[in-house]
Amino acid sequence: MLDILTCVLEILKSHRSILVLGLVVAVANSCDFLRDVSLRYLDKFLDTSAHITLSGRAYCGVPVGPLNQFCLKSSSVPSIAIVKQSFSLKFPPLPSSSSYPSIQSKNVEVPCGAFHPISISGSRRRLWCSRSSSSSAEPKEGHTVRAPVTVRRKKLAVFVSGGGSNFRSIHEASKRGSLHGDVLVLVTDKSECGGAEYARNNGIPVILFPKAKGEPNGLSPSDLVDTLRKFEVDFILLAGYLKLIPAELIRAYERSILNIHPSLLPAFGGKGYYGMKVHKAVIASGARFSGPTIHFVDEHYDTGRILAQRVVPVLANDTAQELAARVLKEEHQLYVEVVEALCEERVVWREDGVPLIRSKENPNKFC
Ligand SMILES: Nc1nc2c(c(=O)[nH]1)N[C@@H](CN(C=O)c1ccc(C(=O)N[C@@H](CCC(=O)O)C(=O)O)cc1)CN2
Ligand SMILES: NCC(=O)N[C@@H]1O[C@H](COP(=O)([O-])[O-])[C@@H](O)[C@H]1O
Repeated sequence: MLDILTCVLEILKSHRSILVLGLVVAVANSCDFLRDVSLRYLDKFLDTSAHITLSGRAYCGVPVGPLNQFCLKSSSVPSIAIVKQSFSLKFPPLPSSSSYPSIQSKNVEVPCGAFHPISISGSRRRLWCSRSSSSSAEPKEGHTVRAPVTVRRKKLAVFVSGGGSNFRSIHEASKRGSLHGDVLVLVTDKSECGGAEYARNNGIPVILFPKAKGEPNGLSPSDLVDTLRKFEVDFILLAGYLKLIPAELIRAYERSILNIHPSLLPAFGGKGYYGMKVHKAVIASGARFSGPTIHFVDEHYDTGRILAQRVVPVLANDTAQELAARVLKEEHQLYVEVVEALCEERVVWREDGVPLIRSKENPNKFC
């Protein structure tokens, strides 16, 4: 039976008969196993806009950009609109300095000059539009459901104290369109650090927090919370930030602050463990493996719930600098992947409080 269906689908593919293929799929839908085979073909076959009515059990696609994913639902939705489109996104010009939130503070550097709208021309991508739970139009049997579900683009704040290479990786991913979010503001305790310089060169406002000792002016934690709220920040990303995040900010951004640490927590974390100090401690311990950890931030250094890790070898003759470079390379990839998942709302929380990242390819799997 499978062979018959397979060769029928191959023939249909060659004749590009989408409607007949849809009927075949509809027939195949009656049997779970055959349906899966036909859908695999359908997924490969589609290269034009097409509305295929899949009878029987519903498939709910989750809009995640180029890769399609299914989550099987027993809902009564009898069909799904499969739409391919090329698109070019034009973001409205970033607010000019005059339209930035009215922040009366010397501690917020607002770049001068006009901002060019960010334009990201999307390649041909297949968007799976599934019926949003709130859609009023109840689909009638056999009718195509057209209910685009869009995940809102997220607003990000990045905190740095140093060179900002992780910040740059995240910002570049946002500009090339792989990351469904924008870095709207940079926060630093060192206004002349490399990360702050990069922000200024890219038109990103820089906020000084906390102020340096002895400086007269500075933002209080509640001022910082107010400022981030005015920017409508959704998530805060610590990337080499070396100050303790105050409890006010933790409370205001519950389960919304991430940090990247250059060791496999809980090992080699906590007060005093930052930068090269971490890598020196790893080498001195004789550990054979290290790697970056990304975790949610709580009131203490490096004790928040772990979201993602990568492993790298520690070689017998490694210097701290060599190990740091190996770990940093993984950090750049890992942080971008994690923030992409965060912006696509693929982070879920297990009932015991452990955060997980739902796979982009298969929503039933976790990374
Ligand atoms: N509330 C939290 N704040 C911060 C966290 C966190 O997990 N919870 N992570 C740190 C980043 N970090 C490790 O990933 C870290 C940074 C700094 C230190 C540290 O010991 N700092 C020194 C001061 C260093 C300096 O000012 O140059 C210290 O506090 O004595 C440990 C871990 C960011 N904030
Ligand atoms: N405990 C915090 C800590 O040590 N963070 C580490 O600081 C470096 C910042 O590099 P970057 O400024 O080039 O992103 C990164 O390696 C990060 O893991």
